[in-house]
Amino acid sequence: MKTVGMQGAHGTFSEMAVYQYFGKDGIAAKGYRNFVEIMQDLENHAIDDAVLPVENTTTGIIARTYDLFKYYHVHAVGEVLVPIVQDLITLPGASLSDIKEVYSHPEALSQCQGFFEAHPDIRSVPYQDTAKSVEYIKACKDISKAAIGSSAASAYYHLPALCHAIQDSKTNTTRFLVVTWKDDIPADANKTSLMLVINHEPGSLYRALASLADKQINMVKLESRPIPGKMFEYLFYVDIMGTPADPVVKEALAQMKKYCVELRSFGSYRAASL
Ligand SMILES: O=C(O)C(=O)C[C@]1(C(=O)O)C=C[C@@H](O)C=C1
Repeated sequence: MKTVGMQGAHGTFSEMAVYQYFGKDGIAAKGYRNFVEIMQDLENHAIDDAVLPVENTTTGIIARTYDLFKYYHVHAVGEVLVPIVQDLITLPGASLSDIKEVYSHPEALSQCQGFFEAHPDIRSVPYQDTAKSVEYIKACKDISKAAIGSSAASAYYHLPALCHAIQDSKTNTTRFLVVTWKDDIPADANKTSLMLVINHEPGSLYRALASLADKQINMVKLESRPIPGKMFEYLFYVDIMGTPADPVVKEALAQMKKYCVELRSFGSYRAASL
């Protein structure tokens, strides 16, 4: 049996990501309340793998998870894209005019901003995860409380979805990385995630990225993040197609390193498609 860490309870989107990537056979999904505990358990080899949300097509980078790659020496070995459909789940018999508060995971709430703009009297309340939010409103037995979550959570808790697909974008999708403590590059890997801190000199970022362009390497993501404790200094997350197993990529990374204070790959994996 392989134990795979994920955020939250049964019925979350993270659980969907686990089963979408690994299938259900021989897999035990282990729910956690926070990502730091997942990373610690991975580093201690208490679990085999974990599946972490890193980016959403509506709201962008999920910095809480992405930034952990700075502190934990774990490796991304897979990627999975999960279409996210958010339902408004209520107690039986509730109508929209009864609802005063809607509970959900902060990411889920921000994927449904249009809903809250259209219903300014409804308050959004951040909660642990989408499935726990459904469990909570069921336990409250208060018709004015609703939750945002998956149809799987609505079915599991036997509560109706008053409104289906209330997320802002029809194509709302979350990208998850599959992470492990083993330092292996999967044989079919074709994408690499890098973290870089550049020298503070004119043109450093330009030259670092030119190292990729010069070798015709496709950069598919560039994200800048503040460095904690350093005022207005930034590190960059860069995703490229290719892996250091390819001599051309290896050469480009060696060139790139000349313009960096730090350059680290946090994993190579097979790029996912929907
Ligand atoms: O609360 C959940 O259902 C989760 O799996 C967490 C999470 C997230 O952290 O982004 C996962 C996917 C969706 O984007 C919304 C919430």
